[in-house]
Amino acid sequence: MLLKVNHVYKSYGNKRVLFDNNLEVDHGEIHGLVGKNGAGKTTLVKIISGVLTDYEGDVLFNDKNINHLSVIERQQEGIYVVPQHAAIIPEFSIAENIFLGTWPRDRLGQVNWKELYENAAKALAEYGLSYDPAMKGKKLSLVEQRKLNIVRALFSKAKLVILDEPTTALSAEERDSLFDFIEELRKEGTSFILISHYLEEILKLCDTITVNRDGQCYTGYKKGEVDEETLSTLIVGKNIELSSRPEEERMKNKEPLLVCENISGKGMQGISFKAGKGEVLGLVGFPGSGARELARALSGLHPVSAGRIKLNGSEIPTPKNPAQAVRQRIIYVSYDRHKEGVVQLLSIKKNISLSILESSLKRMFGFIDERQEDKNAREYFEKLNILAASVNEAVGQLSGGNQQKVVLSKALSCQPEVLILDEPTVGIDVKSREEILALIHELTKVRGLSVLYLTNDYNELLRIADRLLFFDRGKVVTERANLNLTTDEVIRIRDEAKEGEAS
Ligand SMILES: Nc1ncnc2c1ncn2[C@@H]1O[C@H](COP(=O)(O)OP(=O)(O)OP(=O)(O)O)[C@@H](O)[C@H]1O
Repeated sequence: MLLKVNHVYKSYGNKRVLFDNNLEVDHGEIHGLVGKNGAGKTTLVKIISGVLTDYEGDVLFNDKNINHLSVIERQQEGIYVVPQHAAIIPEFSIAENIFLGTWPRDRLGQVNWKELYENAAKALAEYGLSYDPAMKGKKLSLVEQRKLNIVRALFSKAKLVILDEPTTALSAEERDSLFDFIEELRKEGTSFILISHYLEEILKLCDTITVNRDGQCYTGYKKGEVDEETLSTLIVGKNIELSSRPEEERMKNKEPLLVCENISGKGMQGISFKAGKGEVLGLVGFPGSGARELARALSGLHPVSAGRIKLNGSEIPTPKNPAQAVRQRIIYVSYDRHKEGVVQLLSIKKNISLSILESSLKRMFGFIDERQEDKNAREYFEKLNILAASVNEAVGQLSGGNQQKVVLSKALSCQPEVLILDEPTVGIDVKSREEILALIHELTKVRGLSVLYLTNDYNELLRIADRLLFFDRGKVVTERANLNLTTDEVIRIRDEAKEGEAS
């Protein structure tokens, strides 16, 4: 065995987070680590990588006890974590990024650029990547950046690479390309631990799976031994039913709530569409197709040069910033919660009330209605099942998925009429995802809000959307009612629309 975790326990203060965790990873193995939000996956990874050292139990690597080693020393042994938001320095070249911190130097201490670029070219060729070493990091797509981070790990002599939700925000094609890359590296003997909430990819790629539930590890499930349903049950601890929006709801005739006419701007060319009251509209397209640009433009995050927006029959000004969009009750939930979602140091309550401090919570002389603030936060805390001791806990102390639930709570507490969800279930476990889809269904049915839904997970999209708009080159190229559609058909329509546009 390459890695052995033996009887590991961990507490944060009085809160016991991991109980008697055991896990083994073999040489050349891809090991899946799955579990509900807050189950303890990240904590276990932090223990393996040495970020946390105050734990009980033992971590052995290549039969050597490494409890006393720091992060850097464990990296030198060959343990390397590629976090979800893996750092690429955008203004640095690919070569500079690969050898970050270890650029070759001459006798005078000057960087030896020739050697740096030659080494980078060799490294890229060795791992079958055809990037130009001199190209700036910012030119790489998300999947290319993730591959580059793995190459960087391997060049630091990694034997075990831990990937934390590596496929977040990638398209199906990009996921496959990343998996092929991982498979190739595994054949050469590298081991991987893969954390993901996408059970389909875990089942496809991993040789062994460990389920972390309520801080305990249930380990050793071999490829082919479990299917998606069993795995969901193991994660949640009970059966979980995947629901879909009822057909009669999808087919209902809905009066228009949001009408956009000829919206143009950077990456958008005359986009027109209507979204009905209580309708969930799926936006489908490759990056740069105009779908995300439109979502952000309606939220005041992307410039609009022309076009008209009507809400409830009246024309409204195109929002120039998110605050104006919030006042118009158009609320956007970003796919990037770190940059545009939560303030880590603030409590759950303060995060939820951030966007309504100036409106529904404001009282005379600028005071904040604290009772209302508390009540509002508790309502969403309970509705979205946020796992924390109370609404006063700092968001930075929550697991990733629970932070995402805070982002959604913040959006919902603005009482949106139009809710724009951009990859809203990023990092969210199988059970919570069901709860969120059910909540969206309820909000549209009861409150009648319009939802624009962007995701690369077409399976999820087909379970919630009433209608799909397909985007390419800044335009809506076609639309389909969600009647008997499959994910393969969505991909086919998307690709045909793209080819049709190109010709
Ligand atoms: N710094 C911290 N202080 C206090 N509690 C923490 C801290 N970090 C994590 N926790 C708690 O430990 C528990 C496990 O969190 P962890 O981040 O390991 O979960 P996870 O399985 O990675 O979840 P997710 O899928 O949502 O990322 C959670 O209850 C979380 O709130």
